[in-house]
Amino acid sequence: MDLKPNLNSPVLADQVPVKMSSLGRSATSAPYWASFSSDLHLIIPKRRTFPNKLDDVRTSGWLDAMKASSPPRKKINKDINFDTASEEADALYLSWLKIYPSAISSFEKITNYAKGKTVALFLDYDGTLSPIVDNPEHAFMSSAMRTAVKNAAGYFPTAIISGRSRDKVHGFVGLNELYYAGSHGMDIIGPVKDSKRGKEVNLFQPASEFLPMIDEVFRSLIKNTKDILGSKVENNKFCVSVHYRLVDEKSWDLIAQRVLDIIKNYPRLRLTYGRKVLEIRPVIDWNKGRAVEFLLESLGLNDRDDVLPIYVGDDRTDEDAFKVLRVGGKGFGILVSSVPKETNAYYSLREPLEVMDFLISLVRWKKAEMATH
Ligand SMILES: O=P(O)(O)OC[C@H]1O[C@H](O[C@H]2O[C@H](CO)[C@@H](O)[C@H](O)[C@H]2O)[C@H](O)[C@@H](O)[C@@H]1O
Repeated sequence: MDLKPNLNSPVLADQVPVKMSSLGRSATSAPYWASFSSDLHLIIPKRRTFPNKLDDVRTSGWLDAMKASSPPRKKINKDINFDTASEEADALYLSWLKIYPSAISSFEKITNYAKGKTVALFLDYDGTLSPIVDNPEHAFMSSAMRTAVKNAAGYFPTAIISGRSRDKVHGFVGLNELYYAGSHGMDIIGPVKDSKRGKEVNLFQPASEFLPMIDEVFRSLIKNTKDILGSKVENNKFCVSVHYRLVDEKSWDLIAQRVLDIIKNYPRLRLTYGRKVLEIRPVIDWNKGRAVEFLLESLGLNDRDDVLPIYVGDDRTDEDAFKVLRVGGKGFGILVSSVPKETNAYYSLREPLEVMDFLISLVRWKKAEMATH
């Protein structure tokens, strides 16, 4: 099937202010907050308004945002009874599950809804198909997970949507029968097909003009962070990641300040953050949500009552896709998280192993459904 882009250019004009709406809370996310029931006593910190990229890191809250960017590791403190703290965390998680039920315990409900529909699967990579590890180069997917994804792709149109470069995520996943969207959806390719003219590929790169700029920033970031022990700069083609997972917390403000010092010279780039990572991206109206819309449209699956898109992801950047599905009433998101989080997803899964179970169950259900028809 051909990818047929039928969308206006997402590249914003030079002077357009940095778009913060996709990062801060927006009006569209209000309905699910409204669904919080008062008797749950569930307090999830509201998403912080994202600091302006030129603000000082200490005053703007960058440091707080960086600290909050991944579930905290459990610390044993002599003043705190560890068992009690962990029981409290479990109780909080159980309360949160009432709002974002497990996609495994709600499986029957999900498949009842999916009956007779084409399920389209969108899967994030890091933290969804592979566990979060210290070294980004070692984020391997298990062979069991690969088999689960491969089997799922045999029954459902399936796409991987990642912040990584498309080549890198393709290398990790290693399956040709999928669609891949790298660089947070800014680099989309359909499956490699055999045609009369040989191998045919379909490519969509809405930020291609930013390539030289991103390359330049990547090199400056390498140079300017090399003295910060544990830091790692990753070139994701249309965006750059600056990892601080292995950097001593005392140097987090330093690394953020170095990044801000560089991107202040690039008004057409913006800074966002993920799990212990700062990400530099072009200021364009494009994200994982737009990539989902693009793929659905390209596949002829958009705006159809007989299609159910499901997006599984763990990161802030996946929220754009959850929101597209929720707001459009098109389908639903599943957040992978072992701690309560504010989200636009409808369901949750605790960890990649549960994602694998969910995919296996989905295939089993589809086979049974096909056998009865
Ligand atoms: O959209 P994703 O596929 O989830 O990619 C988001 C970022 O994932 C990677 O970083 C994260 O995973 C690493 C490996 O587990 C971990 O070390 C790091 O702390 C996480 O932030 C990837 O390296 C980034 O480039 C992606 O943007």
